Amino acid sequence: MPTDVRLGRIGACALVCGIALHGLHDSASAADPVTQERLLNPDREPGNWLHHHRDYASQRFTPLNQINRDSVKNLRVAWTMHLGGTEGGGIWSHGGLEGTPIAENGFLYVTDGWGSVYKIDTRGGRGRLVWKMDPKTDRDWAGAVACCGVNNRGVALWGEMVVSHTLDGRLLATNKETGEVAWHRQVADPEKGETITGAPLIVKDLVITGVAGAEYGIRGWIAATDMKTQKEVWRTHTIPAKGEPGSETWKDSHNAAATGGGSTWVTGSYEPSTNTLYWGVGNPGPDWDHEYRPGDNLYTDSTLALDPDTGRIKWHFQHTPNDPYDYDSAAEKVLVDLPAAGGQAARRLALTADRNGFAYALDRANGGFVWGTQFVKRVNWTSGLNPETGKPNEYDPNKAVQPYVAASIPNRQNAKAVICPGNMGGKNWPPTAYNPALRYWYIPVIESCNTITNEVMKPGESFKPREFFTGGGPSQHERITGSVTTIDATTGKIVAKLETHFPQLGGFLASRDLLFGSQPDGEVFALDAKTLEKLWSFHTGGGVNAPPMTFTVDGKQYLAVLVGLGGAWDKWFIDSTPELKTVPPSSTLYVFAL
Ligand SMILES: O=C(O)c1cc(C(=O)O)c2c(n1)C(=O)C(=O)c1cc(C(=O)O)[nH]c1-2
Ligand SMILES: [Ca+2]
Repeated sequence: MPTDVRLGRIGACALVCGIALHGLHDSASAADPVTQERLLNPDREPGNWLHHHRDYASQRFTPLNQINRDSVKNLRVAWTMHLGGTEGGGIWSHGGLEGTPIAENGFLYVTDGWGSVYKIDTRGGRGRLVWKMDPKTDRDWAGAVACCGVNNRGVALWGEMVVSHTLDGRLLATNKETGEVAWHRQVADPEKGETITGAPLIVKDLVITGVAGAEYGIRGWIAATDMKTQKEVWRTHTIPAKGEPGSETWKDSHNAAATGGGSTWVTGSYEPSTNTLYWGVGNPGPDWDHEYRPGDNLYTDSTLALDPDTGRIKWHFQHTPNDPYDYDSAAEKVLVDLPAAGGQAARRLALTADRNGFAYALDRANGGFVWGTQFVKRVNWTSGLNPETGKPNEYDPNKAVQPYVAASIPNRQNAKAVICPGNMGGKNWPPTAYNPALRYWYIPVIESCNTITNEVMKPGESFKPREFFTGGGPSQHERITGSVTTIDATTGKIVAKLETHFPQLGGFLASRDLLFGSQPDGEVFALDAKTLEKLWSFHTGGGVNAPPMTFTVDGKQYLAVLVGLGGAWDKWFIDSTPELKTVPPSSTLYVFAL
């Protein structure tokens, strides 16, 4: 780290840090650098929220319990703050908010869709902006190659830096005290259709970055940058190069792998005991013309386990081989340890709720299939998962083009097909949450079917840099709704379901006896952790498209959620939820307290 940056921090600390110590009740002090030790032990400072998914296991569970089953009825707005980021750019008329705030010692760090970072002082029962870092994102350049909205899902903390991404492909390190950008690095290249929407993940001194762009014919990757040297340490492509293991699953003769997708746009998980990174991989490209890319198309639609020091892939599990539906497997991986019980050995699971409508438990040791459960009401593309392998029943490893249920496949013989789940999937990026005492895993569900029209992609002709390379497109022929679905991780069985009027586009936060979530019409709610009975609800007046989180300051627990409907819904799926057409674009942080 350059010395001038350190001096800047100390200078600012004279003004700010003395006061900061005042409001503390957590074990860390305001000026504490965020070390690997702290990132490994989030429960030592339960009033903070240091990781995108709160902990490395991505459980989004808080031990805080002032807001509980009895007190939640008294939850009300404590304060709000209007942020920016609603400008349009490229193919987008406005930005939205999908971020999870990070909380450290009374300060929140939040992003808007264009990657501006806001440091907010929350002491004293209200919010005050300390600084705003505007990265001056090239809105048209990036917004022209963002498939699914002006999205930025939040920051990470490392040392005395706030680490963030921008849609136009940069990684930035901003001085936490001053808001000055210490350095930045171009990691993704919008010239190739690459953007970044996911929050960074810090592992030791590395920051891990995932890429978006599978709808633009990118060749996906995950990259690690050393925060100390500012240099790239590794970049693992999710589509193997010719001759590498997995390259044999691209069986065409026109190099479909070069434009084969495999984005990595949702933040993954980390397991310290085995030094393993778990990360999801998005759809193959072109999305809806799978005859263009015969073969299983590894590692698209897969869960990967990687060595965070080298980027080496330890194992993979592919959910939808030769996918004709756009069923990205980008979603977060929830790491859950189950003790031996009922004749069953102890299990180390990675849970993931896939867009294809099935929730999976994988064995973290080797990627083995443990259980799979259909969590949406309607699945029409397969008759189910093979209980031994976890592959769709129709999957035939000897076939280059997969024969899933014929009527569901948009292809060259069947240009229009109805698919269930629709291409947004049974669950998209909004995160699940897990209650470790109940062993309940909560999935924010989209209950949908939609219509896909195939367009034949021609080798050497159809692919054009920075243009959609999707092999067709979706339309909405019916209403889309949602549900909150609870799965018992020990059995894989659904134990509760609350149907919601709208699809679940925000994601969840679990506490000991509550589950917090939202609806895109503006409602924020708290449910009973066991029964999903609605115990509290508030209408924010703007569309909610982001997960709630919680923190404490001055000994008091707060619930925070960003409000501002953005993402993919507006452009691609709004016809299925006509009421949402009149939800105004907004950009507000809501903070609730008892
Ligand atoms: O494959 C990709 O690169 C990619 C990226 C993103 C994104 O970065 O937001 C989305 C998708 N795919 C996608 O398929 C999708 O349905 C989607 C919804 C959203 C959203 O924020 O609402 N993003 C994305
Ligand atoms: Ca995608």
